[in-house]
Amino acid sequence: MQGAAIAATDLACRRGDRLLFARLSVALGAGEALQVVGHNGIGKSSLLRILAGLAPAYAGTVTAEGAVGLLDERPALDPALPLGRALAFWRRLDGHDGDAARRLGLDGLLDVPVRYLSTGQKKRAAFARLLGQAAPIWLLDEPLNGLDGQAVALAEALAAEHCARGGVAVIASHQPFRLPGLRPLVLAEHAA
Ligand SMILES: Nc1ncnc2c1ncn2[C@@H]1O[C@H](COP(=O)(O)OP(=O)(O)OP(=O)(O)O)[C@@H](O)[C@H]1O
Repeated sequence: MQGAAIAATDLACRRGDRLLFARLSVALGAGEALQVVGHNGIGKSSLLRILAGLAPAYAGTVTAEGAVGLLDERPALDPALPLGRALAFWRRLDGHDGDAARRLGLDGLLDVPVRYLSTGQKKRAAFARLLGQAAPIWLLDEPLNGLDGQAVALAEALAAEHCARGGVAVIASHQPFRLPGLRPLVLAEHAA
């Protein structure tokens, strides 16, 4: 994952008729991680979607070296399919084998349709998909929501392993996220 990086320069975000934040510049290189913090509605998810290239910036630029993997409340797993087949769909496209489902403790749930999974199980499944994607840049939107204590520790360990391999992580979370070297980005300091 050498060379993974993401940078935003002079970014501004407008939603509807409201300017949420402006003059936001940040740069992350290989192995670095950022926790975006701020109150409900300040624009954390919006920032991650702009970084992912899924929403336009009102001003400024984003440059990324390496593919982006976004984990949010909407895992791209077909709700009608059993979890094993939903993950296999992506495994074929991503071209990675690996044991992501086992790592996430999902082995006993592979026959269960995605729509029947609990909140925490869906989040674990989203992490399994993220691991399979092997993207150097992780954008994690509330990654700990719905996870029990053991799964929180696992999510933190996965992020630490990702950064230790030279990956980059941007984490939007209201909860503390234990990750060595994690820097804060206080969105209120960029409020427009
Ligand atoms: N497509 C949209 N059109 C108009 N307004 C939007 C759109 N998407 C989000 N917003 C508004 O933008 C603001 C920021 O939303 P966002 O989801 O980025 O906040 P957040 O900081 O992630 O909040 P939370 O902590 O509750 O998850 C909110 O007021 C929201 O209603």
